[in-house]
Amino acid sequence: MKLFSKEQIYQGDAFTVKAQNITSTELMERVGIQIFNWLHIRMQGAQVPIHIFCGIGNNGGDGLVVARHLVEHGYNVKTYIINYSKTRSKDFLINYEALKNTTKEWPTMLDNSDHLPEIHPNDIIIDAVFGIGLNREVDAWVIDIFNHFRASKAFVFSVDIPSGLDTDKVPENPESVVNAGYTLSFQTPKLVFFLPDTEKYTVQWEAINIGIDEAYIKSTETQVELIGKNEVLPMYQPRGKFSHKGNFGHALILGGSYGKIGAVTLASKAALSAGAGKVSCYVPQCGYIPLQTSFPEAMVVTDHSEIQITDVQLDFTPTVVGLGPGMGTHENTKAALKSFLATNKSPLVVDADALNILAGDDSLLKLLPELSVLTPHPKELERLIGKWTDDFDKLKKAKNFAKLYKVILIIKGAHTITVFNDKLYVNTTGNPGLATAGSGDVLTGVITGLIAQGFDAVQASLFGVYLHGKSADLKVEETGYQSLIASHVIEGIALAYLDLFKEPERPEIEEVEDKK
Ligand SMILES: NC(=O)C1=CN([C@@H]2O[C@H](COP(=O)(O)OP(=O)(O)OC[C@H]3O[C@@H](n4cnc5c(N)ncnc54)[C@H](O)[C@@H]3O)[C@@H](O)[C@H]2O)[C@@H](O)CC1
Ligand SMILES: [K+]
Repeated sequence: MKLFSKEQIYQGDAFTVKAQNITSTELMERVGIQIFNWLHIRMQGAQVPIHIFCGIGNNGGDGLVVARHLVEHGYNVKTYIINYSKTRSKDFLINYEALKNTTKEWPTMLDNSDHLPEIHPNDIIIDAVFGIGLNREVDAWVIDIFNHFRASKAFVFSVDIPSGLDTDKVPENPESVVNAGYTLSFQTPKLVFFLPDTEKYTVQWEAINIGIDEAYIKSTETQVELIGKNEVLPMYQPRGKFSHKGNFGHALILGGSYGKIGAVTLASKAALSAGAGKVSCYVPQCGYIPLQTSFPEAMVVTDHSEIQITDVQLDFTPTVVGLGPGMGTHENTKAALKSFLATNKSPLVVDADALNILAGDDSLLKLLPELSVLTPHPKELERLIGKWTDDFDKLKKAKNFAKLYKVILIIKGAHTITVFNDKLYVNTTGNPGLATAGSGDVLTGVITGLIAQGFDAVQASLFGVYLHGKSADLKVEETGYQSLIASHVIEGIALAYLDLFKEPERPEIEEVEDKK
């Protein structure tokens, strides 16, 4: 799914109005009805007090449409206008009049935070104060109102985006942003819902289809894309009846050191489970027996050192190399890695200690073949791109790094983000169970296994990150977060593949029609 920037949302809005021959007021009505329906289906007429706080722009206008429909359906509604500016939007004014014609209980004007309404913990707050039009700091008295929301402990439902949150900045003062329990985002979610610094402003979110014109959605290139099942399914490569192991490549996992052979075992098992035709491991001699015993499907080639990689000698050209699991950063290993990179011609997936060896060494980074995949966790990323001030700064630095070295950078986290060619691909699978030793080795293996069987590096990255997270999502139902271990994630790859072809369940819902 494409994630539009703020500018693109405004353009999409204008495009839709023109292409569908409707007015902006009709579009706002359509949006308001969608939000109302969402609430009505869940509330079924319950008389819980609903406090709707509206700003004076179009986000406030949406709030007024919702208020009108709730009033018309007999809900217990109180509407307030947070009067932070005299410049009201046209559609705000139209809907302000429409609400006044619907109820005798006119909206309460709030010009300061002196006498704020009482809100009880079991009430509901609808937050339609600021939307994506936020363009300056929030006034202190409006922050007081947001603090009043928090103090009330009432459930907060935000329209489009938690008010006070920018679409492209991390807020300096967390109190200037509403803490939403649920956000209904228009058409697509916002990037800020996925970043560690800003995801906390909404506990849950959902995107509602407000009917932005299909032609606009199709033709507009975005800088951010959300990767879910719909995006990875077309990448799936079916297998022909007459295919044989030679069709799916020969992956090599290069790594391991004394005490860290498990990392290679995990990565190589994952590569084979993801569908590589053959897997070999290149490890120090201490890895020979454990690998041959615990993973008979793999072939093992050893370094002449007992305990670390010191010299890489291969008598075949691997289709792809997964580089770094458990490798350590010993000087001898660094030297071996350097001479390996100088002559290597195979595509690379680089992780763990190989990243630590590369970090800060421009001459080594330049030896990476184009489209190498790098899979750092946050500490490794910092060693590669330097410290960042906030998530947006991190993404900018990551893009610059990926461009400079022509690589694919996979920033691992709750929402893993793949950075390539100035674009961000945000993954939607995975859970906190993945915060466990070895899960990164499994990811390296999965991506290596995908490249081995013919996926291009970008697709292997996106598909691999998705499969890895999905596997954890399916396995965690048996294990719980605490007990999920990397070996479970390998087992789950099979389930994640099968899940690609499961039909989603469709809930049956009754909705109020948009008569326009
Ligand atoms: N295509 C879409 O996505 C649609 C969007 N609509 C709504 O329109 C919203 C955007 O509306 P607007 O552009 O009118 O802006 P907002 O309603 O988000 O912002 C309010 C206005 O306040 C001013 N302002 C910004 N920051 C301020 C601050 N800190 N203190 C005081 N005033 C401030 C701005 O000049 C802006 O016009 C969206 O978030 C959404 O809710 C819908 O009505 C229609 C369809
Ligand atoms: K809002």
